[in-house]
Amino acid sequence: MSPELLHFSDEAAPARRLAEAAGLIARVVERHRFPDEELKLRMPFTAANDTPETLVVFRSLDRPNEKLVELLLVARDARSRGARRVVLVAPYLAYMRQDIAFQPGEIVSQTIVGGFLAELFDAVITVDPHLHRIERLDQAIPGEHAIALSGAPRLAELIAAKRPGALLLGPDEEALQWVRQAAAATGLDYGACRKVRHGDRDVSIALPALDVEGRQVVLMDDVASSGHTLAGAARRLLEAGAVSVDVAVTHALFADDALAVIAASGVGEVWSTDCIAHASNAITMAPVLARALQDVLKCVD
Ligand SMILES: O=P(O)(O)OC[C@H]1O[C@H](OP(=O)(O)OP(=O)(O)O)[C@H](O)[C@@H]1O
Repeated sequence: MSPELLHFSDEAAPARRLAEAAGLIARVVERHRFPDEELKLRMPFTAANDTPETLVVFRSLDRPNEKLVELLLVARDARSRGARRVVLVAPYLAYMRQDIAFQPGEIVSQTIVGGFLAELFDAVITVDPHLHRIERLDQAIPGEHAIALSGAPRLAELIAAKRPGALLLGPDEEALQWVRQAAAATGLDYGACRKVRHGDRDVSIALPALDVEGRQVVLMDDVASSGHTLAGAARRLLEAGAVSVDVAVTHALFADDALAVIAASGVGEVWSTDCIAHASNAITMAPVLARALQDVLKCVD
């Protein structure tokens, strides 16, 4: 039986785009949440021997606490039905930021959640995981098939079409890796701001030594969460004479009032990939994910 892709209805659009690009049948896992917040899941397999040997599970891990339980239930159930290979495509991967104990007693969730996913899945494919002090995803998710892709080339295509001639800026030095990739693909000028984080919603941004006056600027980052990083950078840029500031991010988390915070700073357009299903999605990662998935399906056994 050919591999199939399982997804949940709230992510039907990006999951189906991936299934189509990878040539897989997409099937929905039905989900009911009880008043006490327990979950009941129903697989699309009902008869004996109707479960493919290889299953791909699509679940992006924004709102991770509930979704990690879903993954536990789906992966274990798939194996009990006879699936031999279960692959996770999680375009956004959660719990990667706590990679050391910053204070004595803090739990290093990256290692624990990474180990949990490695036990459940034969391969994990994700996009721009937020790795700080480690370089490779397999240091967080042990195993041969922990694959980290980047959203930057797709965002570069989008930016080149929407703002040819723009200046690409990272709102902090960590974002230099993405603007550099995008600049290499498009030939656009690039640079990065410096950021000091004082709290979850409190950052200071300093502009690089570049002339931004009269420039259209596109801020690129891996993730927008509270929106304060992008808003802080946009305010500085507009004060310094940029004619417009737009935003392109891989992961559209946009917690709480983040979009309003960003808009209030003077940002024009907000574009994101469909790693996290969101109204700002402007470009799909499906072709990139599909290529990686096809390669993985040839290797996992
Ligand atoms: O929308 P926000 O709530 O501002 O969060 C988004 C920012 O957070 C992350 O970096 P972080 O500040 O963790 O930087 P670090 O990786 O250097 O700690 C990410 O790379 C963004 O720049």
